[in-house]
Amino acid sequence: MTETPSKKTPEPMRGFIDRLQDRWQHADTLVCVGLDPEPAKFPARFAHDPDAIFNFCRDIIDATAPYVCAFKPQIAHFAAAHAEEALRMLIMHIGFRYPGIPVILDSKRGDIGSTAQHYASEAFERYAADAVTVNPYLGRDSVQPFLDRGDKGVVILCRTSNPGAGDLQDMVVGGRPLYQHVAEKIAREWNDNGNCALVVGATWPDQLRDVRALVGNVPFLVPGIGAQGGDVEAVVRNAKTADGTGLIVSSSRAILYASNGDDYAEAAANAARTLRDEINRHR
Ligand SMILES: O=c1ccn([C@@H]2O[C@H](COP(=O)(O)O)[C@@H](O)[C@H]2O)c(=O)[nH]1
Repeated sequence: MTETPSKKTPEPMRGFIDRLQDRWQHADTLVCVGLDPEPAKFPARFAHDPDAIFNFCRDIIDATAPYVCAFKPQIAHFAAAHAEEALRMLIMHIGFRYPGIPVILDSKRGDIGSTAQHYASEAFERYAADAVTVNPYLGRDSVQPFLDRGDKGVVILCRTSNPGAGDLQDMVVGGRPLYQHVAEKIAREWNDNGNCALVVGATWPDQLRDVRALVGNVPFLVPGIGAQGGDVEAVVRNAKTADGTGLIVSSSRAILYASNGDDYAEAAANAARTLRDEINRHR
């Protein structure tokens, strides 16, 4: 008997937010390890390694993968060192070895629509990232090429972690700070494809609480834990969703450079596991 070809409808592609939720649930972690390579901080064994950035980051990825819900390479750290190819290969490495772990390319892009299309293509085609950070200052048309990629995540700056965050983001417009307008606009008007997330810094627990109250379950990328001194308990208490998730809590230097000895990978794994456990105690 000849078999008739299967007419099964293909599985719908699982988008960034679905994959993130799977990882939160199945790996029980909200930790994101930031990949911010700084060769001057690498252990001595990398001093004469022409592929130091790739090799160091790959070791960190392999050591910390069990404890993370996402990896977040920061593009400037690679571009400044002419290491874009290392970045591309690292994202490929994560895709092959850890297909359940999404990659957020931290490039904070923002430009007029015709240029933004190329930034979207840079993130999603050149680097094959699952999500990208975007600056909303130019308005919706500048973010549209990213929003249109329903399978990919668009992680939009809302209330950043740095000391000067409030200079513009807290300016009062129509009786409320600008970052609250940004949060609401994204959650209510820009999130048609359900692929948006917001950057809200760990260093601002009150603002984390305010934004969570405005946007329901929209995921937050929360940098500022570790080297910037954010309080883990306050972050989780103020910003988790009702089911104890909703957060991508990112730490770079405190994990990457936990040791500059030969135990760097083990020390990074310990730091990531300790952060995971601390977060989970407060969920
Ligand atoms: O508001 C923001 C947005 C992005 N970042 C980025 O996150 C990491 C933080 O590094 P740490 O070593 O954990 O402090 C870095 O890549 C920043 O560019 C941020 O810090 N704050």
